[in-house]
Amino acid sequence: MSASQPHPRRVAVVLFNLGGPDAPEAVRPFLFNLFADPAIIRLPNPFRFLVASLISKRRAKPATEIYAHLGGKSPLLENTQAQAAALQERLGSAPGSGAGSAGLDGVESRVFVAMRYWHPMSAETASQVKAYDPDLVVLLPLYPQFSTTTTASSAKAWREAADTVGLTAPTRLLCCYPTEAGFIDATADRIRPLYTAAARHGTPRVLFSAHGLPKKIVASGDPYQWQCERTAESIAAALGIDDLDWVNCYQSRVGPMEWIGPSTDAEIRRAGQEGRPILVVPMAFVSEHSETLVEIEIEYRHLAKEAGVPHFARVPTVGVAPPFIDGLARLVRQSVANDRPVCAQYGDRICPAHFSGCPQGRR
Ligand SMILES: C=CC1=C(C)c2cc3[nH]c(cc4nc(cc5[nH]c(cc1n2)c(C)c5CCC(=O)O)C(CCC(=O)O)=C4C)c(C)c3C=C
Ligand SMILES: [Fe+2]
Ligand SMILES: [Fe+2]
Repeated sequence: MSASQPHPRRVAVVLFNLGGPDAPEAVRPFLFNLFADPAIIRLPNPFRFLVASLISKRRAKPATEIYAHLGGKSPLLENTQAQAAALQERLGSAPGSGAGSAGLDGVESRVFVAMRYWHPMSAETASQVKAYDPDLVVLLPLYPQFSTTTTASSAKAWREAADTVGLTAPTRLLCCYPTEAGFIDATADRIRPLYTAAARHGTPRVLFSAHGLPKKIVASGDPYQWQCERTAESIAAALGIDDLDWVNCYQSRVGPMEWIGPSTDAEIRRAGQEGRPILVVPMAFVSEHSETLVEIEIEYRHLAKEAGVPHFARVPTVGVAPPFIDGLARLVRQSVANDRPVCAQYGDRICPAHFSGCPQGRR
């Protein structure tokens, strides 16, 4: 808050995530919500709604098969709620109750979850936040790297929902944290024991695998790929392994458009040809869901076997690892303490996300 504004007494922290179907019947409407988002399908209506109807109908069957491996639903909400509880514990709910230095001094806080494409969506969460009556709202995406398709889309949906319910408290968005120390250390901690095991089968190659994006979106200024590259470099450096062999790659391609590469499956095949053990590190996801538990654990493991990869390991996501949650708590504390419209990750320097309109700052 600036000198002219009182220090906040009650802060609502809203965790953004994508959301996932909570039952087989929810798969198609979840997909419709995703493809009807103008940040994903960049067409005017009524064409976008038409396309969303067609694609969600076509994609529903393979997607339902994916979620069938997970008991017919996505575990993303439970995992996000566990992260919300861990962050709440770290921040403390009452003034002075936070764990150690991560607490919000003299400030009461409550952590909420808002999903973009399935429940609880922004409208539901914004009503709960309004009832809590905070004097500051901090929006914290569970996407370390900024993309117009994720963080910006969630921020826009939030703003619309907040306006609809008349939530007028000042709001700050933590745009991105691709190289935040807690996130990087927690990921490196997850990799180390699996790297040691893989090294018994040859010199491992680490595949830093992120959700892909259509090339057109990156060409129009989305900083996601650039930030993913910074994340991979930072984790590789934190591992401190001499001559570490690593590569950046992209998974989860959908539809006929050209996507950024190299693709994770191409990298798995290359490792097979070269007889190299691999570790797949999901560096743009911070909890487990279909893309990690099915695409990496089942589909890529199978592909690796077929391709002749001598050893395959999926590195778990950071989840509620204390260094990661501490890092999130630090970001929230900085945001509460500092009302300038600067970037969570880059401080006073301009964040690359600002080139594509990172909506960091106050409303
Ligand atoms: C054109 C389509 C898509 C873009 C662009 C896209 C970007 C994007 N998505 C995530 C994170 C997640 N996506 C998840 C599932 C998912 N994503 C798409 C499509 C696009 N995503 C679809 C169709 C689906 C559903 C599953 C499927 O049909 O394959 C998920 C998992 C949800 C869950 O299982 O709970 C996440 C997480 C990021 C980070 C991103 C761009 C940066
Ligand atoms: Fe996606
Ligand atoms: Fe930013």
